[in-house]
Amino acid sequence: MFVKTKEELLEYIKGLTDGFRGEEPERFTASAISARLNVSRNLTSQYLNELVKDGLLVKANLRPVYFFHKGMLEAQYDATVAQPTFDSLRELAAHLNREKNRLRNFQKAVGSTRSISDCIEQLKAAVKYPPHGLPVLLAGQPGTGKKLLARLMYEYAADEGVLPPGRLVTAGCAEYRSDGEALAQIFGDARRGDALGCLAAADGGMLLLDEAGALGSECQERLLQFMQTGRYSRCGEDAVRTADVRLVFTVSAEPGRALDRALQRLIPVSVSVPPLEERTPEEKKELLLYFFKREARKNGRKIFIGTSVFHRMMDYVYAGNVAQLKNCVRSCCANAFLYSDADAESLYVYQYHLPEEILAASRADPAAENEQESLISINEYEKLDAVDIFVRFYDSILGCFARQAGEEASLGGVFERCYAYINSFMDYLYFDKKHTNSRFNAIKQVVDGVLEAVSEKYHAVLPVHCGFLISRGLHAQMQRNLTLQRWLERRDADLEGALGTLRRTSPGEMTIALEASELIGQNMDLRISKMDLLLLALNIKYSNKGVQVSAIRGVIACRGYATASSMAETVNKLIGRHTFDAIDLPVNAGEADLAVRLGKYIRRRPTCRAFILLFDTGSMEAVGEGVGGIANIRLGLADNVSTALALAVGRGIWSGQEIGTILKSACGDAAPGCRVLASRRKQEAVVFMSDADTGVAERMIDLFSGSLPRPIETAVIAYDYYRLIQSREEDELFGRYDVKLLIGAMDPGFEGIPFLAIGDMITAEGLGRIDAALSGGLDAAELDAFNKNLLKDFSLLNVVKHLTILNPEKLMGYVQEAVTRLRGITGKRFSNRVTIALYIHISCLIERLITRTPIEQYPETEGFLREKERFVAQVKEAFHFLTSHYAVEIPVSEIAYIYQLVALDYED
Ligand SMILES: Nc1ncnc2c1ncn2[C@@H]1O[C@H](COP(=O)(O)OP(=O)(O)OP(=O)(O)O)[C@@H](O)[C@H]1O
Repeated sequence: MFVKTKEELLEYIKGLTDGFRGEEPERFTASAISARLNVSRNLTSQYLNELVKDGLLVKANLRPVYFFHKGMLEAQYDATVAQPTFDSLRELAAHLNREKNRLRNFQKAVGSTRSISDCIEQLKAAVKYPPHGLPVLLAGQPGTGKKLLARLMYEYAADEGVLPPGRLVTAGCAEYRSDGEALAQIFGDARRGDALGCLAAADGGMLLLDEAGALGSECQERLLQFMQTGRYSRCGEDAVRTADVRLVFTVSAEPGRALDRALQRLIPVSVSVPPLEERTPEEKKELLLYFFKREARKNGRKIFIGTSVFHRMMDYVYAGNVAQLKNCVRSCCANAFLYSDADAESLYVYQYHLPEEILAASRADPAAENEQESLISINEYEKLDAVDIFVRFYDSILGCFARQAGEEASLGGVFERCYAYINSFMDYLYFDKKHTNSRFNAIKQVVDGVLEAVSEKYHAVLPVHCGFLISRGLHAQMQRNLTLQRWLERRDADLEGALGTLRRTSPGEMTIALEASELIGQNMDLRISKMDLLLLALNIKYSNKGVQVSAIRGVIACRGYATASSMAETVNKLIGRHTFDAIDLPVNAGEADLAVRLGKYIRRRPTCRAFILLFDTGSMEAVGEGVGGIANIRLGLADNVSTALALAVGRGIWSGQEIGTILKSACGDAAPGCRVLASRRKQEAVVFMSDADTGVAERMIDLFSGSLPRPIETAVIAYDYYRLIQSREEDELFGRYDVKLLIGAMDPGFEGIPFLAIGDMITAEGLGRIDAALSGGLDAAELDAFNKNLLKDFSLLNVVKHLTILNPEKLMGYVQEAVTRLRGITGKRFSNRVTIALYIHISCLIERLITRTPIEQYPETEGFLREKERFVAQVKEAFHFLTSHYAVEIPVSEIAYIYQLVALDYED
């Protein structure tokens, strides 16, 4: 990367600080930065210190000095960094953690990122609505937190500088004994000397009209006039006064019944605060812990509560919502306090400390009546339950893969590091095991069942903790934990990258992980996250050195209860590996039923194209006919299945033989009962054309396939562009595939087959063509998800990152330089499309030059050299800065490929 300006340096540090959680701080020193950016040490130091002065960087002194991007640190830690320098890295970390824990305005409400996050967004919008904000109505059952939200809304307005601090006035409308009193209190009363009223007191700030439904119609009418004109009069005088007041109303009843319709119409923002019972159990638990912790602080003691106390409090339905729950916690603690020693350091809360209403609502658990039951430490619980711990663990795992992408670690090293992280995380989970609830246990039961079935099927071993780990991820997902959801969205591209690595290096493990995730999804109506999929595959890899999945899938189908299953199981055991799946059919099933089940089975395995079906009796034609519509598969069929036949076929499958050979030797030479069918329908395909280096197209396919929401039947293949334009329609590609779309740098011009330039993919112009090509295989929702992924995955930087092993940022610096020089030397302006194609092509070219594997072949190198001598010289000049730096030559063949791209513009 060539850095010329201070701004570029700032951008670099910003990128470096993104995701920084304290690991490898040495990257943030002036010397590391100057080395990385090819800038002199002195200039780097000068720029860095200037940026600190400008308030854009913060530095931690003490040798060596570290520099971080201030805004990025603040965003990540959700903290304010008020000072520019710190005495040490440790001091900076302590400051960030302190600030992070200091909650601001809405964050103080439990559930601010969950059940009431929508309410909060509405309130924020109302505060900020130009020019003076909007009146708000907060509606909800008693005790749901309406007043709290109104207060926090005011704090938010003050934090944002929209309102001055300290000007929130609350009018408790239900407390006024008469309409007259309400009027006098709100508007002021001239007959009582200087009684100015709430409106005047709130001038310039906010007036909270709590339980506004209790106001009489005259009062509501006068509020309406005030809202329309900004004017009002005190009771008992005619003088007109003005006030600039934001109004917030709360009502506990249905707003339509509580307020006059005309007044209600003038309040544009109506926020409905959900009752406690509509919030998730996770949030209810958080509220419980929150109030217990407050009591602990107030009493200056550690609090421990019995697990049964906890469960009974969780199970109780609080009609009075959060307010009642809070009171119950208080009452428990007060009871426990009464019976404790005055100088005890801890407070123990048992069932008999519970308030009457909870005791009466559920039967006591006799086992828990004594004081021996297990206790939960309130402080520990909160610490251990933090989603943060999961996120940090996930970050560490992705960090291992990021190092590999940055060429800093070998793949083996990546896996080793991942295992180390998984192991230490397991220690934590094991410790955390006692803090589980019934919902979690139910999830774990499903997950364990699936994992057991899958591991048995593939004879794979899964670590005991695996089910626990995946269940925790699912549990968090079911709680709709926003922190986790946002993390998954933010790190989606990295997750895809890591999964891509596993797909390439460990296809067996990935197959098992995918199958398990599909089964879990089916059982729970929930798609497991990409992170959980990654952990699953890593765990499988960890416990099984190179799991193998056969290239040909064996299937045994028989009529009768579990006949096929038990035969498949026996044979799999005898072979020692999972070889056969089973299709159990009802006794009266016909060939058509078998064909339908087989078709489903094959369609669910789009990555496998070869199958052998062993079945009991029936017509092979009919079965074959039934699955004839599936494209591009080879299916071997044999009837009269027996354990001996299946054993012979299974051994054949693992010896790597071809279907025909396997069947012939298993059924005997005459082999009357066996047949091999190849489907007649051509498989649909999307083709990535490679113009120079086939590796490029293959890596593009990785990226493309990684964006798919699920595997598809359409083949996605790489093919040589020059071969295509030579043999045209005669090419064997068209004999084998029904080509739906050609993607590449140059259009080979086949009539009736749409072409998509890579450049258009990056600028998103070509999405329509991709959708059309895949519309047979993906439904509308899946296409939508796919398009979103493509937009994200096919950004220029991401494509380049994916295509080469070099540091993408550094590489882009080179490419930019080369393209700019080429433009200057040739005097040509390249179109967007050509520029993007050049960027991609040159990125790969630079890698080829640096790794000394340039393309030496071009169909007519000599002719090209004769005709385009000037262009050859121009390219050599444009690349001189690179070729001289790395002491390499750029062969004419490579220049010819560049010419092909540039010529697209000449032709236009
Ligand atoms: N999300 C929350 N996080 C923390 N504390 C909460 C939350 N919601 C409510 N509380 C606490 O619960 C108690 C009741 O809340 P609040 O008085 O705001 O409810 P309300 O809906 O205005 O009640 P009412 O309708 O009875 O006036 C308060 O002590 C409040 O601080």
